[in-house]
Amino acid sequence: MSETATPRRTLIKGAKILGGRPQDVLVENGTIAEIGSGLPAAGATVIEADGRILLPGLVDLHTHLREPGREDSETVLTGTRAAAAGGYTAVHAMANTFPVADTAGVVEQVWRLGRESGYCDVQPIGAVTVGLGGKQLAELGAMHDSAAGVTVFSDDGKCVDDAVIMRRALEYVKAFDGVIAQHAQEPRLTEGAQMNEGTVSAELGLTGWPAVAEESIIARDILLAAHVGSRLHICHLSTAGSVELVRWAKSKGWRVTAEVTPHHLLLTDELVRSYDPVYKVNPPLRTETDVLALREALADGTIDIVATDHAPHPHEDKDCEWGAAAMGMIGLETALSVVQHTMVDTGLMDWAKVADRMAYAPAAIGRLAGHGRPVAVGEPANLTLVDPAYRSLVDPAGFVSRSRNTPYKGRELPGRVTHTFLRGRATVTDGNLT
Ligand SMILES: NC(=O)N[C@@H](CC(=O)O)C(=O)O
Repeated sequence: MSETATPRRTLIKGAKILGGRPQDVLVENGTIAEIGSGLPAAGATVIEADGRILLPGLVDLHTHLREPGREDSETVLTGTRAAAAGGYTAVHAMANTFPVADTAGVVEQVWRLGRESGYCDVQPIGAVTVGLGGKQLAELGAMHDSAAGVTVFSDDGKCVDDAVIMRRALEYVKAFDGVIAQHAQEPRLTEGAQMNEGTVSAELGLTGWPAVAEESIIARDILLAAHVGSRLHICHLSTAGSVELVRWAKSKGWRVTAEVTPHHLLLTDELVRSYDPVYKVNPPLRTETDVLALREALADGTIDIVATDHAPHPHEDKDCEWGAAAMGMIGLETALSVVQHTMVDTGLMDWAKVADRMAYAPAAIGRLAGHGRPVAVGEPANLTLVDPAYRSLVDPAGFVSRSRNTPYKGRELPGRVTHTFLRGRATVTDGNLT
C-alpha cells in the first residue's frame, strides 16, 4: 500500500449510512474527508451506492486463521481475504495454532503476516496457558508488550477449567486492561460429547453435551471476574441459560461481555439428524428455544457482539463419519448475511445495531485502535457497503476461504457485501476481491 503524491479519492454516492437517508461520502487518503449531498466527484473514483447500506468495517473477535501449522485449512492470507469478502476490516486471530500462540514470538509472527496480507488487519489473541495445556500461565505480559500488543487472551478450543489458573489470568491482565475470552466447556461433563444433549441426541444415540457444561463455567467465571474486578469475555454463548447468567452479571455492573456466532442464531440440533458433520461444532447447535433466546439477547444488548468462530477444516477432516469429524464451521463470508436474515429482516435489530454488534463493540472489547469507529468526518475509512436487497443461494465454490465447511450450502441468504475499504483502499469492489 504505497502512498502517492496525488491524493487517493473515492466518492461513495448515495449510501445510507447505518441505514439512514442517502448521502455522499468522500474518502481521501484513507480518511473520511466529507459527508454531504451532491459532493463534487472531481478526481475521485466514483461508486454509485444506489441506496445501499454503509457500515463501519466489520471487526471479528473470534477467527481461526490456522497459521502457523494448519495452512492446509487456512492461512493468514486466505483467511484475511475471506474476511474482506465478508465485509471485515479487522479480525482477531485465535491462539490454537501449531505452535500455539503462547509466546511473544508466535503472536508477532501472526501480526506480521497480517500486515503483509493487506486485506484486513490481524490482531493476534494470545493463549492463556502454555500450549493450551491449562496448567501453567503463558507469558501474558510479554505478549502484551510485544509488537503485536495483545490484549485478548484465550485458550479457545479448550476451556481454562482450573479455577486458580483462571483467577490468576484475570488478575494478571487487569494490570494492562486485558481481557480473558473463555471457551466455557466443563471438560468432565463433555467427555466424548458429540452434540447437544436433548431429545435429538437421545433419539440418535449420540453422546450429549449438556447446557450445564457451558453454564457452570460461565457462572464460576462471572463470580471470579467480579471478585478480581477484571474483564471477562465469554466466547460463543449457545444456551438460554447462559444468556440468563450474563444478564445477571450485567445487572450487577460486573465487567462481563459475551458473543454469539451467526450459526447459533440460525441453526438447531435438528440438523444433526442428517449426520452431516458440517453441522458438528463446538459448542454444539442447540434448540429453537436457545436460538430465540440468543437473538433476543443480542437485540437487547445482553450479548454484546456477533463473532464468527470461523473454524476452517480441510475436507478430509469433515467429510467422514460424524464421530471422527472435526468440530467447526467457516463463517467470515456469510456472517453479515446470517445476521441480516436472523436479526434485521425479522425486525429485531436495525443497521445501527448491526454496526454496534459487529464493529463498534468488538473493537471496544479488543481495545483495537482505528477500527469500530463511527462513519464520520476525520475517521479512518474502514467501511463496508452492503446490498441488503440481494438474494442468492450460498455456493461454497465461490468462497475465497481455503476451506469449504459451510453449513449454509444451497441455502438462500439475503445481502451481499459489494465493497470493503481498508483505510480508504478497496479490498472488495463489486463483490470481488481487488
Ligand atoms: N468452534 C469449533 O468447533 N472449533 C474450533 C475450536 C473449538 O472451539 O473447538 C476450531 O479451532 O476448529
